[in-house]
Amino acid sequence: MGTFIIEGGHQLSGEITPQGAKNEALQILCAVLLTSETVTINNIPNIVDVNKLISLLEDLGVKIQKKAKGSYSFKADDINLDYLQSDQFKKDGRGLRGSIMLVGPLLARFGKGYIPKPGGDKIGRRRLDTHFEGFIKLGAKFRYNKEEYFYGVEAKKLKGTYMLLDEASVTGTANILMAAVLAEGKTTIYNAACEPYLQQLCKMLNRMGAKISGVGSNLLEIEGVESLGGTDHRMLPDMIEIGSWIGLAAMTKSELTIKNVSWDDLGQIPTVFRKLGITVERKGDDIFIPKHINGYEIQNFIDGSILTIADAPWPGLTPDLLSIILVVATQAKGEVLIHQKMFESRLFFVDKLIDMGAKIILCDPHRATVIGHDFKSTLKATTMVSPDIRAGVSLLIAALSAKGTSTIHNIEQIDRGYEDIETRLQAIGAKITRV
Ligand SMILES: CC(=O)N[C@H]1[C@@H](OP(=O)(O)OP(=O)(O)OC[C@H]2O[C@@H](n3ccc(=O)[nH]c3=O)[C@H](O)[C@@H]2O)O[C@H](CO)[C@@H](O)[C@@H]1O
Ligand SMILES: C=C(OP(=O)(O)O)C(=O)O
Repeated sequence: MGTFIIEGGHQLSGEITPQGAKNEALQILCAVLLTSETVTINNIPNIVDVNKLISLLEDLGVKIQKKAKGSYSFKADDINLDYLQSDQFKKDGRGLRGSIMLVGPLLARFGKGYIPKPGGDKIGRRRLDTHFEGFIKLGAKFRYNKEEYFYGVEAKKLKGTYMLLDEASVTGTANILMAAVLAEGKTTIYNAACEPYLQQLCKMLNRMGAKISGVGSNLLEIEGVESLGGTDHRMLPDMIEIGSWIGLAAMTKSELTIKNVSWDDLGQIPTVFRKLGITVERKGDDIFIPKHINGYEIQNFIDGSILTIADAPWPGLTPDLLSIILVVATQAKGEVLIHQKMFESRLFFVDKLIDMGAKIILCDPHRATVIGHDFKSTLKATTMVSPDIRAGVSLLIAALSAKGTSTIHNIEQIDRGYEDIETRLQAIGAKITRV
């Protein structure tokens, strides 16, 4: 188990460049299976989850060449489908959430897709009904081996159809979309997820020869094609990382520039931090956070009632930022209700913040009320264990703002999604070491 030792209470300053987006990378990498031609992908983050997926692709027979830092080419012209039935795949396929999106492309191109119950954050139930209901609608036969937690779908040829998804699942939409591009005829996906990473996937598939319209909306129409060709693709910056650095700057009273954020793809993120009273300035495509010497004050709703910040499918606020917003609120002036609607086990990490002196009431598994200290009292350093990726970074931000030296164990959770985090934080003045 890896550990970070963090000496808190120091102001940071300078520039930080966000890595390529983890959740986009997981979709885009699976899409390389849809063609026998070369696909080159740039700005791939060097993080554990992405590297696990790349190595799964390699085990499947995809030829991979590293071109430069973060740039790889992929050629899926000789796929070893037997690997999908191997014990190795049953073990490795479980290692991350994103592996579920191997199923759609494999089903579409080779007539079968299998996957062990995928891993990812332990943040509550993470069902896969949307994915498999979609494949079944496209004509696939579904099997589930309960003993081995092993899912499978098979079909000689998928047939386009209309479907109304039971929920706007992000990976579910990507998976069904990747199956539908090679199906016979027209597929309509209503209640589709439509976040920028899915838009990126649609644009990439269209460059490969797919015919997808409605990109960016919750109604996707797909005219199936016989085959797809190669392309070049560049990943967007990671919006959750960008949000993490906004929160870090405010809570440590630091002046920070976050470079090349692709501002127009950030949706609600700048607005939500502004509701916490944080100044988020746009400078070209950078975000500038000035020093919040006098702290930041949470706005109430216009009728004077306490602000609620809740997640919702895009264009709502991503659930992956709520843990970070919660920790930043602990030093704001005022109160806020954080409502995590999607996941039921994601707020339990607040007990660590309460130990550090934060004023939080966990109302139920989905809601926490935070009463900010307005920097009148600092958080106290402590020893903690990172339960999931975003809670881990939230605890890291808390530790960097706290007085004294904190220890965070199980930082493998953080490494799943943040590239070389300690080096990048050290470069802006953070006192953090990995032991
Ligand atoms: C690898 C990857 O891309 N992971 C992201 C992806 O996970 P993932 O695709 O697994 O998440 P889903 O979008 O399927 O659903 C997330 C949760 O929200 C619930 N739900 C979803 C849609 C909806 O309209 N109503 C609803 O209640 C689901 O039941 C589930 O509990 O999207 C999540 C939601 O943005 C993010 O937290 C994950 O980081
Ligand atoms: C929940 C997350 O990831 P995953 O879906 O990969 O577990 C996340 O990135 O916050």
